[in-house]
Amino acid sequence: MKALNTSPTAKHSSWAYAEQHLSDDPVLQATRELAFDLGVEPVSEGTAATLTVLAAAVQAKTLVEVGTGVGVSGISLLRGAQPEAILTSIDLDPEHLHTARTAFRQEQLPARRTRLITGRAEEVLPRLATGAYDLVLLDAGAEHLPDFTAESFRMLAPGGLLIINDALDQDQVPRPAVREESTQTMRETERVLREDGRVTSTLLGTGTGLLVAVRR
Ligand SMILES: C[S@@+](CC[C@H](N)C(=O)[O-])C[C@H]1O[C@@H](n2cnc3c(N)ncnc32)[C@H](O)[C@@H]1O
Repeated sequence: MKALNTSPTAKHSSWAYAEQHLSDDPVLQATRELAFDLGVEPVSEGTAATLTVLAAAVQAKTLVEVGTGVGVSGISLLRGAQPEAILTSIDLDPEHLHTARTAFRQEQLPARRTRLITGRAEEVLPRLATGAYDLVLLDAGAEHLPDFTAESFRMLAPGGLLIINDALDQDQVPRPAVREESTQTMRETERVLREDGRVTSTLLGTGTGLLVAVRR
C-alpha cells in the first residue's frame, strides 16, 4: 500500500491541482476581472466548481445566497441547479448587485431566475419563508454568521443544504494562536454544526474552506 504523503509541499500542490483543474470559462473569467476593480473577493475556481456540483446533487430549485458580490457564486449555483430554479441573492452594496446583474445577463439567465435584494441580510433573512429552500450559501463574512446560520436552518427544507464559504477564515482557523473574532466565529460555527444532531456537516478544504451541512 502506498504511504500517505502528508508533507505540506505535497499537500499544497494537491490542493492547487484540485483548485484549478476545472478552470473558469470566459463568463466567469470576465466577472472575476470586474471583482478586482470593486474590491470584491469572489469564490475561488475550485469553490465555483464545487457549488455547481452541490446544487446539482440536491437538485436545488429554490436557493438563497447572502453576499451576491459580482455574481461568480450565483452563476455557479444556477449552473448546477434545476433548469427552472430561482436564486434569491442578497447584498447590501447596490454597485455589487449592478455588476452581478450584468454577469447574470452575460450568462444568458432569464431575469425571472434571479431575485436580487439590496439590503442587510440580518434584516432580509427573517422575512424569507420557513422550510422553503433547498440550498443556502453564506458568503458575507463572519460578523453575523451565528444569526445567519440559525436563519438558514429555519429557511431550509428537510434535506436542504447550507454552505458557508471562507469557513477557514483565510486559512487562519487551523492556527491555534490566531484568536481574531472572525476566526473564533468560524471555529465555533463548525463546532456547533458538528455537535447538532439535526445536522450532518463536514469541512472541505476547497478555496479558503467550505463548511457544508445538510438539514436532516
Ligand atoms: C466575499 S463577497 C461575495 C462574493 C460572491 N459570493 C461572489 O462569488 O462573487 C461578500 C459580499 O457580501 C456583502 N455583504 C457583507 N455584509 C453583508 C450583509 N450584512 N448583508 C448583505 N450583504 C453583505 C458585500 O457587500 C460583498 O458583496
